[in-house]
Amino acid sequence: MKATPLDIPEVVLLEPNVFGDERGFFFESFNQKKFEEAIGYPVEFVQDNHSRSCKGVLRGLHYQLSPHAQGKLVRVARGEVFDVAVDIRKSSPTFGKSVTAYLSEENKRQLWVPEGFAHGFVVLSETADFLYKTTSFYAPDCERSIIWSDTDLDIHWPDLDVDFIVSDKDEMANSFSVADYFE
Ligand SMILES: Cc1cn([C@H]2C[C@H](O)[C@@H](COP(=O)(O)OP(=O)(O)O[C@H]3O[C@H](C)C(=O)[C@H](O)[C@H]3O)O2)c(=O)[nH]c1=O
Repeated sequence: MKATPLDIPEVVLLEPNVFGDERGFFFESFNQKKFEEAIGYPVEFVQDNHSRSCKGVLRGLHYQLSPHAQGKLVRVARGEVFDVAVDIRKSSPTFGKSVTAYLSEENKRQLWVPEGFAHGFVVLSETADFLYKTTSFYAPDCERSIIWSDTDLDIHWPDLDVDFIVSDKDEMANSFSVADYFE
């Protein structure tokens, strides 16, 4: 597996070894030992999630506060998404900065988004199946959102030929300037 730290190095792009033959392909979508070797520290996942969305759906930017902060290992089994992680650790030199990655059924790339980041994605394909592992259980009382279009974050979302589809919850999310941050 190839591991590439992004411009915010705590966020790591992972590219698994894919074995193709006349039948199709095989790859280890998760291997605890190889994952921990790639990021350099132990991680325990407790929940797997799967969401399916149509083109233009934007989910995020979400995170959970401590003690239920979530690290997320995200991937796309069908379609393609533009994935975004925003550093919301007040003490970080990259506080307020974001990194992005195109994750797809074709490139089979995964993104490790540690605790301390807000996360979201927009779907580029007609349909996308988004699968991810989290390091803490869902805790709705601790869940927070930052509006995807926040001008302070200046995320360069891709232009689509459809309008973004955003839940009411996400459309009414806080601006970055008043969000709850991590230390
Ligand atoms: C996240 C979650 C949701 N739910 C229930 C709550 C709602 O009844 C329903 C849809 O939840 P929501 O609209 O928050 O789903 P997403 O917008 O995909 O949320 C996710 O969006 C971005 C991409 C993230 O990074 C987070 O993992 C997560 O917040 O699933 C659960 O039962 N368990 C869960 O872990």
